[in-house]
Amino acid sequence: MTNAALTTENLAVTYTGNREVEAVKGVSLEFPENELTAIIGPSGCGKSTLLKSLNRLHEIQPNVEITGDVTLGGRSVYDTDEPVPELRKRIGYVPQKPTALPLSIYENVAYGLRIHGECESKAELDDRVESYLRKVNLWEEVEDRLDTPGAELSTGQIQRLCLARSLAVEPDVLLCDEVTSALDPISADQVEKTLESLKAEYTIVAVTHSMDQAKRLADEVVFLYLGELVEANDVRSFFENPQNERTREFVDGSRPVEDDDDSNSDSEPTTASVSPGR
Ligand SMILES: Nc1ncnc2c1ncn2[C@@H]1O[C@H](COP(=O)(O)OP(=O)(O)OP(=O)(O)O)[C@@H](O)[C@H]1O
Repeated sequence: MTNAALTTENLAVTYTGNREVEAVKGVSLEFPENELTAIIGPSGCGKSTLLKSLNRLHEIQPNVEITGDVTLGGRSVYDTDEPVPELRKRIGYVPQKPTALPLSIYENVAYGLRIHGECESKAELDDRVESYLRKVNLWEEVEDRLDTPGAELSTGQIQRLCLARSLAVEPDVLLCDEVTSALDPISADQVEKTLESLKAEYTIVAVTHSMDQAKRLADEVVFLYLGELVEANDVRSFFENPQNERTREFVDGSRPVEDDDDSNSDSEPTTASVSPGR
């Protein structure tokens, strides 16, 4: 049985701007350690909002209210004195759009290590940079041009560079927000392979629009609909034996859920108590 690295407890997120939107409604989940949990669901169902609330990234926007809690290793990430930048070191975030810092390939990875004072010598820094570039399967492609700007890499290589940059501050958890959706199929495949290998060391939570990708990569799958948790289960059970009618319809494509705005549907969502793999 796996341990739960990260949990949400009755987590609710509401945007309170001109139009009030309950983007995430009372979601309780466990994200098991060293596994990849995919969050899927139709556009606008709250996937990114849920992901960003896991390391308080939604707080960079105004007019957002949150209730409930998120815990990492049993400790609240909200009810804590820990500075948010420290929290975000432990729970890293990789965005959809690959963006290199305006620095060399080397410095893109060394950046986090330098600002957190992680390395005592240049030799140690070199070793760490190489090890993270190896972890994301990029080292052999860039070892002879570490001083060139990161922005000169291909989009797929930049996405792997972003992953290396996230790893450089030694997170426990990686949050991946549709990290392959801006990539061509070959680059997407390379990033998928990288995520596959990173699962051994990191707890990964990945939002994806691709059910095929969730099938290939995920250990656990979470399905959201209109901000509610409908179903969460291990990947095999989720796709082969969905428990909820709405999941079944989403998985087999028998009903275009994007077009369905009827929140009074007969299909009751399974709420807070469902956890992946339980
Ligand atoms: N900053 C914001 N202010 C107000 N409403 C927002 C904001 N960000 C998101 N929303 C709304 O919250 C709901 C959930 O959005 P979110 O981006 O989390 O969904 P999503 O499932 O990730 O969508 P997509 O798959 O299209 O990226 C949507 O109704 C969206 O319009």
